[in-house]
Parts: sequence; C-alpha cells; structure tokens
Amino acid sequence: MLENEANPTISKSTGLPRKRFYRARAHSNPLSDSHFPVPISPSEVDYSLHYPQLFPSNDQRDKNKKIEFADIGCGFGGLLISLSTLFPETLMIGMELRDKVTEYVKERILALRVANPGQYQNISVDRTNSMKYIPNYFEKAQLSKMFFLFPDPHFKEKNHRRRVISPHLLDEYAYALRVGGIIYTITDVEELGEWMKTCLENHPLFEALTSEELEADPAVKLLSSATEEGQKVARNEGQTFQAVYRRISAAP
Ligand SMILES: C[S@@+](CC[C@H](N)C(=O)[O-])C[C@H]1O[C@@H](n2cnc3c(N)ncnc32)[C@H](O)[C@@H]1O
Repeated sequence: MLENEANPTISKSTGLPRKRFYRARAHSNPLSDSHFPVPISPSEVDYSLHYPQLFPSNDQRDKNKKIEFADIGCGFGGLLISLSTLFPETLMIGMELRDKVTEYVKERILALRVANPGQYQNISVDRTNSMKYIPNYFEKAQLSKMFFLFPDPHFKEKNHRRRVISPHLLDEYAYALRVGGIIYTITDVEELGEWMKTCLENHPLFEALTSEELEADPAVKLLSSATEEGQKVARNEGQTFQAVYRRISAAP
C-alpha cells in the first residue's frame, strides 16, 4: 500500500495524503474555471512526459503506440496501479480535476517506478477537466477502455448537468472509443447507478455486456476493489451498482 516510507505527507496506515498536508473538497465544481495546460489536439499529447522510459523523445516515438485506457476522475490512482500490471503492454492515463490529488498520483507512480524498476511505466495522470477536454486527448476510436469509478453524484437535479455520464458526453465517449471498446461505471449511489445505466441503455452506440462477458473480463473484478473510494464503500459494506457497456457500430 505504502510506496514512499520517507514522505511525511503520506499516512503510513492508509497510504493517502495526511489531512494536514492535503485538504480535499469532497466534490469539486468541474465547471469552474481552472488554469492548467491542455493539449491542443491528441497529436500534441507529450508521451515523453507521461511515459519517459518508454518514450525518451516525443518527436521520435512510435506514433502508432497510443494511450488506450482512460480512467476518468481517477482520484488517488488505485485503479491505474492495478491495471498497470494486469495490462503491462497498454498505455493508460488518469484524468483528474483536482490539482493536489493529481500531484499525489504523480508522486505515487514515480515512487512505484523507483521501487520496481521497469514496472509502472505505462501509467500516467493529467490534471484536466474530462468534461471539456476528451477530444483534446484522444482521436476517434483511439480508446479500448474508459473507466468511471465512483463519480461525484451531484444529487440535486439542477446539478445533473455536471455528471460525467450524460447523453451528450456519451456521444464524445463513443467518438473516442473504438468499436468493441468498453465503458465501465460503478457507484454506491443507487439513483446515480440507475442514471448511468439508463443513459448507456438509451444510447444507440452502446450495448450491455452479457453476464458471461462480465465474468470473463479481468477489469470488471477491479471495479469495486481497486480504487480508494471502492475500498471505502467495501469497508462500510455499502452496496454498489455497476453498468458495463460496449461501443457498437452505428446501425446501417
Ligand atoms: C468520488 S471521486 C472517485 C475517485 C476514484 N475514481 C475512486 O473510485 O476512488 C471522483 C473524482 O472525480 C474527479 N472529477 C470530478 N469531475 C471531474 C472532471 N470533470 N474531470 C476530471 N476529474 C473529475 C474528482 O476530482 C474526484 O477525484
């Protein structure tokens, strides 16, 4: 759990930032103005910054090797870390709105790389607003998996527009996902679970995985256990609601 024994900002018991060093807001406003660099297009994403051992030079890298998994609202990065060793040949990125949380994930990945030479080179994180900038990061049909684990619920009806799953945003995700690519969602808020499932069910470019397919997919097993939020829900014996859908091609 703990990657950096010497780091006083990290709790030894939980492996997460200590409260006196890091005060998180429970739910940040994803629509508020923020100032962070955004790639102007997917070809401008600097792979040498994100995966320096794999791509020492961004200009001379193999342009066919692209990010394939995106963890949207990755929080403290637990899913990325689990996926990294499960899919060591796949490049993945976490997109996280909160600056300090992003910095924490960066440090966490760096500490893992130092402690495990040659490993954890395929994961990275960027501070960004996924609701605005998905097309800046990913080309059409680039992604094979998108994860939305325990997203902020935005309970009030007037704030539903802030939810990271919506009919409009599913159009964007369908653009970034290749046919056969998969969207994974999970929450402990029943109403949000219903919302996400209904949005996916009603979208013409997504279909639900069968129970056999869910059983066979190793990523599904991580949904409730790999992230910090999922572990909290499990400790409290909370119920979870998941929806896992495949990108399909448009009807002729
Ligand atoms: C409840 S946390 C869940 C974190 C993580 N997925 C987990 O399961 O532990 C939701 C996360 O989504 C992030 N988030 C919310 N809106 C976002 C947005 N528009 N773009 C990127 N991250 C966002 C929040 O900052 C927060 O870290």
